[in-house]
Amino acid sequence: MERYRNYIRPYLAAFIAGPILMLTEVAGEIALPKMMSLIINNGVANHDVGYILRIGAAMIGFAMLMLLGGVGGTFCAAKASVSFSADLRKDLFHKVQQFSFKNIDDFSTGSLVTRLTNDVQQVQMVVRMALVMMFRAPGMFVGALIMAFTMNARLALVILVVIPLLSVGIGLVLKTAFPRFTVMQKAIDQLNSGVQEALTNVRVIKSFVREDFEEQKFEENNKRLKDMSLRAMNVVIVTMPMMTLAMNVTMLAVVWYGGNMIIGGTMQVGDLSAFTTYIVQILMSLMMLAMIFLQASRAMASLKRINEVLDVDIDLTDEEAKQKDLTVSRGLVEFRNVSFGYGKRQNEAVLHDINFTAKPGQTIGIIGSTGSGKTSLVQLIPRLYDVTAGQVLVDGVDVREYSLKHLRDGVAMVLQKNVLFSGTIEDNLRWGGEEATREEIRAAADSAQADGFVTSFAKGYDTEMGQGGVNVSGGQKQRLCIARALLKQPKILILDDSTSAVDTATEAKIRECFRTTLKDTTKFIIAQRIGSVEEADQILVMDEGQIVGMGSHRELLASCEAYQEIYYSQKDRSGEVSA
Ligand SMILES: Nc1ncnc2c1ncn2[C@@H]1O[C@H](COP(=O)(O)OP(=O)(O)OP(=O)(O)O)[C@@H](O)[C@H]1O
Repeated sequence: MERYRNYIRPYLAAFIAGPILMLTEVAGEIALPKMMSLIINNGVANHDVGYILRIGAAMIGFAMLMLLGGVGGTFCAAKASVSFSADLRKDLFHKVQQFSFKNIDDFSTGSLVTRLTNDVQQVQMVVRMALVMMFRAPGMFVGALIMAFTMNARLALVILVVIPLLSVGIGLVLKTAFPRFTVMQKAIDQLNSGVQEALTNVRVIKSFVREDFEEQKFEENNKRLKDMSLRAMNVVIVTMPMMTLAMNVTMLAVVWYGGNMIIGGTMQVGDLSAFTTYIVQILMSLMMLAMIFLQASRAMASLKRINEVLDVDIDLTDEEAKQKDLTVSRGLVEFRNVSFGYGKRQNEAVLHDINFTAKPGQTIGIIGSTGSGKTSLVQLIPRLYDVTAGQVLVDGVDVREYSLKHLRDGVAMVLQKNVLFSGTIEDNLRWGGEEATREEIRAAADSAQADGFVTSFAKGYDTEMGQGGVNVSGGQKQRLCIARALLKQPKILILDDSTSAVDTATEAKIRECFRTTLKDTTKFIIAQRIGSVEEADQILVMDEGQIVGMGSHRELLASCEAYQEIYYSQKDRSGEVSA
């Protein structure tokens, strides 16, 4: 709860003023029935118009006070709750941005979206309800109870029978509601994850004609959410009629006994009318409390899910880094006895005892069967993941000693799954260098063989990209992503299978440009085609998480069985590789 104080503190005035202003409504609600009874008992019974007008004017005064207090209180409650949730959402988003790749692996995107939107919304609602009702409901309860007992203690005893019964009922409702709301939020998660995946990959779905399958999957998730919502709502549904029944039975009892008292001359008509209003108020206040608790039980389920995100231990930080001011200056990369495993599968290492050195300016080709650990290996250089054992050193310093910013500023990585963002091509390229001039942007695009096709677009570098870069081809997207990485002017450049969609002639031109313009940059090129790496200074051949061959193309061809296998299988197919 400590952390939530920070969300209250900036809006403390609204948090305090809201409930206090609502007390004016309580004052009015308690005073008005009494005044009404005075009008009936004294004004009407004695035909005293002056008295009726005086009390009536006071009643109007109270009503105006209630209006002002109600509007002010509700406004403060809305302002406080909306601001509270906006700040909470901001911190949640900030936390997610700090997540390491491993942390991200632990949550589905859909679940994070639900937590940032729907769960925060639930908390916002309970905060608003609480501010409006936290003083009002108990105030009305106590005030009306006192008034009822002072007016007629014997008759008020009826309510003492009803309150414990209702309290037990409300308790049971809440006990049942909490687990059901938790399950319901999980069902929302599932639905959101499914929708998010289906929408992001709509093109693949269409090309495989899997719309029916996706619709069925959606239908299942949707039905589950419907069922779980109904299961949770059933609890809410019984609450209101249960309370209304209790109220009606109580009223009947009060009118029955009260009526007898009037007939017996021990009670005035006006008092019975006020009394029934107080009884309604007592039960209404209990209903309000029940509603707050019900919403609170839903919000607690959401709060738990929000806390799961806020409490995540960011497992990859640079807090312990001893050389935070150090920047990558040469691009020397060394792997010393490196082993690595993903998240929960730490003991199932996907990399075993990796040792090699890449000298500044060298080109290192990495080749191997799919799943052999190529991506896992290069991800350790910019610390997207941390090694399980051993050390990765850049310029002779363990990567964990650098600040993440300086390390990643020095390393540019073009991921296997290339992503562009909505905005112009220039906006996208500027990710690599915010201050870059148009000339520098064009030079980087030129090296990546992208300038040609970009300038052929009517709007050139000002062409708007669709979300994810949908309006360029796969190969064009890859080239733009390479250009974006080049603009960083990195000391280490990693291309993870990032020319797979580029034709071999263009790819050769890109490699040629690298040779001339990136002489001092250490380049790691993961590729499926031997042709993409054969000119590399050093080629690492990976198999089942191990380096099974290391050397130049000629050396490997002479000595490495795994390399020979890849070489001859590709040669047989295309004849494009050369010895
Ligand atoms: N985020 C992840 N969480 C858990 N396991 C993973 C993750 N990413 C990869 N793996 C596993 O690690 C192993 C190595 O995967 P990696 O992506 O490094 O292989 P790769 O050689 O790059 O494959 P490809 O050529 O298909 O891209 C595989 O067994 C894969 O299942």
